[in-house]
Amino acid sequence: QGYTTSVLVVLLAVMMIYRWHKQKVKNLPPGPTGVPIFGCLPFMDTLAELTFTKWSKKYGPIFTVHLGQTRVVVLNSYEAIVEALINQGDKFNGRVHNFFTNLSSNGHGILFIEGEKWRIQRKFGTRALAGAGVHGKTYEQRVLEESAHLIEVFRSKDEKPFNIEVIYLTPLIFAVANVINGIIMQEKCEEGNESLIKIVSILNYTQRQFIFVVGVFFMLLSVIHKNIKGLNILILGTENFGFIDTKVAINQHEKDHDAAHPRDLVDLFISEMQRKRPTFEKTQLLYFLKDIFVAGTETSTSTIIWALYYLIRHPEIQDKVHREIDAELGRDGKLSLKTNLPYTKAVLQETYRIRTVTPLAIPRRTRGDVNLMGYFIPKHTEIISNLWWVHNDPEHWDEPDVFRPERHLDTNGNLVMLNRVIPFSIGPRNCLGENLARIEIYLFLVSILQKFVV
Ligand code: HEM
Repeated sequence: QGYTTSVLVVLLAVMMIYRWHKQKVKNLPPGPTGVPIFGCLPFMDTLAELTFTKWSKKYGPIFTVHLGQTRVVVLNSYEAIVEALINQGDKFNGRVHNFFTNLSSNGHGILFIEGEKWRIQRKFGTRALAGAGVHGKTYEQRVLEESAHLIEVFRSKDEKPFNIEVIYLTPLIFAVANVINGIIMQEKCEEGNESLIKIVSILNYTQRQFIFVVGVFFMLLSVIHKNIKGLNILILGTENFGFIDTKVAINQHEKDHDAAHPRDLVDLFISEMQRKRPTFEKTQLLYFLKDIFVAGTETSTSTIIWALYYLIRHPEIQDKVHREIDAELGRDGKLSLKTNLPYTKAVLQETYRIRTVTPLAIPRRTRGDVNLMGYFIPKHTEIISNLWWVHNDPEHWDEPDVFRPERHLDTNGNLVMLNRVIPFSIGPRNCLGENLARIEIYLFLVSILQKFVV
């Protein structure tokens, strides 16, 4: 038995060395050496952005790591990210294929698809989310409606303290979810629905864990995580998010469909299906809806909560925000996107910077062989952009750990949108919902602060 084991171990080692040689590529960015099978995974912090930053100090702003069996090139500076995602954007706009992404997308949706299908669906998504041709409420109206309800819920708490951690602040989760749902399919989430809360808590959990990026531990995660039901909805559930029966909603849309008067994204999609445009079919629609929902709910909710957190921690900053809102709007004034609140906007820019909710963005994959800043990166290499470091590099941010909204204001108090604040990533495959996210986060936050001191 001992002999057989030794032979197996030697065989395995020979296979690994053969693979390693085969994979060796000339002029790859340098990087740490890992161990067989697991690569550099055993040496990683749970917050991978910190480990990447540590390695970057040794190997430079572009380096290679092996995470399990996957070769990954990490972009650890603003310049490297701009060069790859903007200047060579078309070569870096693929997505990773692994167990998790295959299970989650099945070749559909928007988050994990690539090539011509992605190009067509992205163009459609951009148009649909901008509300092009849609007869319905504006983003502004939707958010203000939801925030009016949210304020009532907060009022009903009679100024008693309550937990503002994401999973406990369920009225906010529902308000954010209802804005997105209204835009995509006009359905409202049933208040208090457990499944929605589970999905958001899982997204919150996975985004904090590097497991999300690696994907290979997904099975393990599903076993150990308590919310198995929510996890299944997140990964597999397209027909029913657990809180809205998407299939029923689509069927109803098909019955009521009036191409001349589209009400939402689903109506626009059905029009494309009726025109028989390639890639527009029902399964794609189901996954598309799921992806928009998954990408847009937890991220926006968390950002609003982080902004509240920093205002609670810094009463002097909150005071300034209240003074600005009082001067511009008063307690009962009608908030709109035109309301000019540069200091409050600077608070949000600083929140985006200091709490990068997607610190490593969503991994990309090279679509062909590429040369990047003197290095060679082969086709199908996974690419991770460390947005967190861009927002925390002390060479560009004085005392990056300090929450200081003034960084985003000029000497006249006007808002300055600094290039180095990139929470939504950059280039042709950046966040599809950036515009919606910025609008809703701003309007929800101001609505709350107009009425309450937190
Ligand atoms: C604070 C809020 C948000 C943040 C920080 C955020 C951030 C991001 C980031 C970093 C990416 C990856 C982009 C890349 O690969 O370079 C992304 C992709 C995406 N986001 Fe967001 N997002 C937010 C809100 C939203 C909202 C509200 C929606 C939908 C309405 C949305 C929809 C998407 C979609 C569909 C993608 C995939 C785009 C593609 O692959 O073509 N996001 N987001």
